[in-house]
Order: sequence, then structure tokens, then C-alpha cells
Amino acid sequence: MTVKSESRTYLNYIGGTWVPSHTGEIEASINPANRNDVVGYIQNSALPDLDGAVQAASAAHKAWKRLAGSVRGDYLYKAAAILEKRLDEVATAMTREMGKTLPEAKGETARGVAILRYYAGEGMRSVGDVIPSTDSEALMFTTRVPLGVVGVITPWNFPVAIPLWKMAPALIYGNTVVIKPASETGVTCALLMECFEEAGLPAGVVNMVTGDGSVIGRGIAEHPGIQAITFTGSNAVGKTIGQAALARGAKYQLEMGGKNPVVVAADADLSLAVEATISGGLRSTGQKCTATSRVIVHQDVYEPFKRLLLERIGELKIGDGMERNVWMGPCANEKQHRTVLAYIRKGKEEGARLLCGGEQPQGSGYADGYYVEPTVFEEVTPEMTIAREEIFGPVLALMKAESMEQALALANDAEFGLSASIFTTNIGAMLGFIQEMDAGLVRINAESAGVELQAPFGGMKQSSSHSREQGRAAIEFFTAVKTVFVKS
Ligand SMILES: NC(=O)C1=CN([C@@H]2O[C@H](COP(=O)(O)OP(=O)(O)OC[C@H]3O[C@@H](n4cnc5c(N)ncnc54)[C@H](O)[C@@H]3O)[C@@H](O)[C@H]2O)C=CC1
Ligand SMILES: O=C(O)CCC(=O)C(=O)O
Repeated sequence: MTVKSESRTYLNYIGGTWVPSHTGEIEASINPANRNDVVGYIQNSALPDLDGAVQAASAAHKAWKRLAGSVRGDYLYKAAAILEKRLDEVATAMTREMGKTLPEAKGETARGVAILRYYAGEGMRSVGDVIPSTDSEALMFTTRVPLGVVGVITPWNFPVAIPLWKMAPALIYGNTVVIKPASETGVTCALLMECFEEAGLPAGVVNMVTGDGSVIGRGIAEHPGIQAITFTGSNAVGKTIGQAALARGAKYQLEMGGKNPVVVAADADLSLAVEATISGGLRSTGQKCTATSRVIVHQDVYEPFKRLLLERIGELKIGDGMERNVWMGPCANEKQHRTVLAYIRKGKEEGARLLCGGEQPQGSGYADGYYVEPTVFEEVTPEMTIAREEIFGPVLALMKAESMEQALALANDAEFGLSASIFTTNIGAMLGFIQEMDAGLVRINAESAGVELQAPFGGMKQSSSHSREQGRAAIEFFTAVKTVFVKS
């Protein structure tokens, strides 16, 4: 049992200063690889703290939106350089707070740097069109204006990438921000705020308030001083945020769950499909909204695929993500650990056949962490809970298909529609999948997870509020279009 001694207390970041919560309460951010390791303490805030942050963001908005886009971009370039310099420190905090392996955390932090740079460049790109007017002497064009104060509510699974892919576009288009990160990763978010502070962003342009989702998150959804809310997290919470925002006429954007399928056709490159299933399903301990969850395999290659999959999974090393050679870390927190184990129990009770895993691994290195073995079920039928609900853990459900038509029907038989992939060498099967698959991300011969920051990201069906994040698509959410008609 190693317990780190330095446990810094992180304050809220409001109006350019670090301030304690009015409550005087703090809460520990725990390392899921070793629950005795306190990564840091964050503020357990109350509504007056949120009010202060919204006031600071409102006060800063007028001057921020008047800056040239290129000037706002310069601040983001500076923040990117600082984050890059502090990459190891931020990645280490991430691994200790939520358990993903250090190489994954470093990769995500580098992605955060790239996101900041991408949106910094947006400050120099066009924001509208000239539209021919029916009046030949008039000039008609569109421009875009910021929304005001944007509330950002983020989960723990991508503690750098998700906050940045929401905050960077919000900022570059002239909005100011109040962020409430998941408490599990409040320390990592505080480090991001330090990068913005060091970059010299004017006071109040970015603000962070940590605390309970049902208090601060809900407070953001209901706050009259917040004009738009962008959220990533569970379906249940997302829906309540959407309802609260709609009720008061605020703009909202929700990115929620997935139940992502991979289809393996009879002509697939099986070793490629196996590697992608493992990476897509088990990296980050399956805690990605894009994670592969259902594996639908053509009956002709089912047995060799299964054999290879189990063989490769048997080689994966589970442990503390800070340790070299560890491939998969723990679940991010106690609640998630309980949830995953409950889904595994449900799978067994409902008659799925457990092929491997299913337990907390045994041994002294695992006793204090929230570990779950990589788990594979077969004989999973579409009505079983593990085929329908998002598990957010290292659990794969194998389903056998007699034909590609049946495989596609199974793939589409879900209330979510975020990401889906197919492994095939047949161009007709690829095109059919692209056409027929109800998912916001369709991937051919590639794993279901993994998004590129310059491309639109979002889901169909229950996976999102039907908007798109990232890339140039972000401009649609973070700005309003103004149509201008000019006549001399
Ligand atoms: N789409 C995704 O990337 C994610 C999906 N999830 C799903 O959600 C499940 C539960 O994970 P949680 O951490 O409990 O997710 P969650 O949806 O409760 O938390 C996400 C964010 O919302 C905040 N929040 C919680 N209750 C709120 C409320 N009433 N109003 C406003 N904000 C609120 C949280 O504090 C956090 O910042 C996971 O098992 C997984 O299935 C979780 C995290 C990310
Ligand atoms: O797959 C990715 O890189 C992003 C996944 C994601 O957005 C999420 O899990 O919330």
C-alpha cells in the first residue's frame, strides 16, 4: 500500500482568483488504483459560489467578445504551449485521479494541446457568407455572434480532452465559461485552469466551480445568467439538463451514452478485427462513450475470432496505470466498479455464457483498487440487459450472426447510435453499412473508439441532443447567426 503524502487542496477559480467555497467544505479526490492515495482535495461548492462565477463570466464577456478573433486565438496558443510544457504533470494527475494508463493520459493531454491549437486558428477563419440580395444595391451577409456565458459540465472519462473540446471553441467564438468538472477529476481540471491563468486570460473569462452534480451541475442548467450549456455524461442526467435548459429558453448540447457495435464479416481480416475489438472495447477500461460493447460476428468466422480474442485478452496486464507495461487500469471510481460488477452478475443471471473474466482480480496489488477483469460473454441475445444498456466497463458481449443482413439488424437494435464499426474486405458490405447503420460515427476496418478533433463528433438516437461537437461543427453550437442587410 503506497500512499502519497502531498495532498494539495485546490480552490475554485473565479474571476481570475483562486477562492475557497462559501461552504468551507472540501472533498478528497481518490486514486482508483489505490483508494488510500488521496490525489488532492477540491471544493465542495454551493450555489453562492456558482453565482460568483457567473457574475465574473458575465462581467468579462463584453470585453472578451470585442477582442479580435486572432487575439483570443493568441491566448489559446499560449495556453497550449503551457499545457504542452506541463504535459507529464497533467497526465500523471489524470492517471492518478481516474485510472487510465499513463501513456493513454499523455496521449489525451497531447490531444488537449492540439485541440487548443486547432481552435486558436479558428480565430482567423471566416464566420459568414455573402448572400445575394434581391435588391441589387444592397449588401446582405451573415455573421456570427457569441452566446454569452457558457456552462460546461464534464465527466471523468476524458478529463482533459472533453473540457478542452468544449471550452476552446466556446472561448474562441467570444463566449466566457463556467466549468463544473466531475469531482473525480477536479484536480486535473484545476491544472487546466492554471494553464489558462498562466496564459494570461483576462479575469472572469474562464471560471471553475467544483462540487456535487445535483447542486452545481443542476445550478448551471437552471441559472438565468448562463445562456448555453454543453454537457457530456449519462443519459439520465443529460435529459434533466436538457429539460431545465429548454424550460428557460437556454441553448443546450448533450453528448451521452453509447452501446457501440462492431460487426465482423466472414471476409474480415480477423487479427485486425480482434486487435480493434480489444482496443475499442477495453482501452480506458471500457469507459468511453465510443467503446465497443457488442461484438457481432458472422457464424463462419465466429469460432476462430473467439479463440483469437480470448487468447489476446489473456495476455493483457491489469494494474495501476502508473506502472510500466500495465495495459488496463481500474474502473474510475467505486460507483463505476459496483455498476460494472452488477452488469456482469446480470449477464450471468439472464443466461449469457461467461467466457473469461467476470471478477475483481485477486492478489495484493488489486486489493485497494477498483479493478475488474476484462470480461467476455457469449450467447448474448438482443433483449438481455448487457446487450441493451451502457455498461462503461471492460465487458464485451459476443453475438453470432447468420448473415450480414442479420448482423446489421442486430447492430441497429439499440436505443443509442453513437459509433459503429465493421470489419470486411467487401466494398459492397462497407457501403451498405455506411448507408444503413444508425450511428453518428461509422468506421470501416477501424475500432469504434477514437475521434479526431477536426471532425464533427456526436450521435444519433438517444446518444446526443442531435448537435455535433468538435471540428468546425462546434461553431453551430457556440455562436448564433446574424443576417445583416445593408443599404446606403
Ligand atoms: N458519454 C460519456 O462520455 C459518459 C457517460 N457516462 C455514463 O454515465 C454513467 C454514470 O457516470 P456518472 O459519473 O455518474 O455520470 P453523470 O452523468 O452523473 O456525470 C457527468 C457530469 O454531470 C454532473 N451531474 C451529475 N448530476 C447532475 C445533475 N443532476 N445536473 C447537472 N449535472 C449533473 C456530474 O457531476 C458530472 O460533472 C456511466 O456509467 C456511463 O454509463 C459517464 C461519463 C461519461
Ligand atoms: O473516443 C474518444 O476519443 C472520445 C470518447 C468520448 O467522447 C467519451 O467517451 O465521452
